[in-house]
Amino acid sequence: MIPVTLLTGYLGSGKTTLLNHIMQQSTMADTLVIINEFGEIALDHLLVVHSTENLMMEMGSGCLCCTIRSDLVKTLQDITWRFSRNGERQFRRVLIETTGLADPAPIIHTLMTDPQITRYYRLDGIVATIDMATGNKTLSTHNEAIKQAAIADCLLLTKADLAAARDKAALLQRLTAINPAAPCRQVAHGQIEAERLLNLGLFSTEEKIPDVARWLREEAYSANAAHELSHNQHDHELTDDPHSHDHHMHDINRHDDHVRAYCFTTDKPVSKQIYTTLLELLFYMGSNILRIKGILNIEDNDQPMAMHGVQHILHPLMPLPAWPNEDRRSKIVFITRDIERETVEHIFKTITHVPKRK
Ligand SMILES: Nc1nc2c(ncn2[C@@H]2O[C@H](COP(=O)(O)OP(=O)(O)OP(=O)(O)O)[C@@H](O)[C@H]2O)c(=O)[nH]1
Repeated sequence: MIPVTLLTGYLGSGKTTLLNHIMQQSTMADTLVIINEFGEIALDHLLVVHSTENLMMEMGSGCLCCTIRSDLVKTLQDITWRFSRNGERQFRRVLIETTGLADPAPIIHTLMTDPQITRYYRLDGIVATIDMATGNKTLSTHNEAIKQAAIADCLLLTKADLAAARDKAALLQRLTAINPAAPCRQVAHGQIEAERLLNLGLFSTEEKIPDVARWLREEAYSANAAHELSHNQHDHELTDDPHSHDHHMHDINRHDDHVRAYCFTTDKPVSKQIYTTLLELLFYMGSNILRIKGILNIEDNDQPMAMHGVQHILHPLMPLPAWPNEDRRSKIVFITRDIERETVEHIFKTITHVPKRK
């Protein structure tokens, strides 16, 4: 059975940073990484450096509530032959980074119960990253974040350097109430030994199986109810087959009427000035900006820069070792709540001065 580790955690909480660290370690050399992103253009797989380059796979997601299960089943089936050479599988372990917006329950339910998956894979453990700087607010406003924290076997507390002592204490208290059993570890800039995240083994101990499974089933029912409700609201067409890929148009921006994802690109190198401008804009848009991330071609700079904004916090630009491919365009993804595309496009034009819609 191939062990599967699920890495979850709200938008911008440090999953990719963590992945980047652990994937450099020899323990992870034979791990296949699957990255599931929400948005028009997935960027995370460009930002992770795997020691074995060919063991990365991007799993696009359409409407999260509807397609994630079938996408997962298909991906896990595909990789067994796609990543085989001379009849031999090239990986011994799988790590799935879920999109920060995902409710992990349906994913875990699928991993634990889908007969096509359970023949070959076993859930090894669930790791959740929690941003200490924004965690309290995120838990108060986003249900998915609570579910991510509640279901994890291990909680990784990131960005302690950006959080005030009082907020950290309050967050810890809250997390202990949500998930008293999970160990909480502070992780600075993703630095942790990969061993600590593997073989969590909770799902192999007899007495834990029924509890977790029962909880998951309950979740799955409520996920289904929400799913049906959202479909009715949107007048989507449904078939009876829950694994069908075609049961409705995969419009990513309809999974939640409030959340929108946009990606804009520009050919021309951008100036560093965009940072100051973005800071000002973030101040005005406040908590309705959930996430900004991008890969930037900065003027007079050979290295690409990764750009990260998480709610109201804009992180310093991060140089990447090299461009991942021939494409040298700057790309910025915005995930927003209750902000229309035109507004975001205007922001993009303002910060790049070279409007070019993808
Ligand atoms: N100051 C500080 N920044 C951190 C730390 N960990 C991660 N970051 C920064 O937080 C930003 C977002 O981190 P990511 O790893 O991209 O977060 P993510 O969870 O993968 O984001 P999504 O894919 O959007 O869900 C980046 O700028 C990281 O450099 C930390 O411990 N301290």
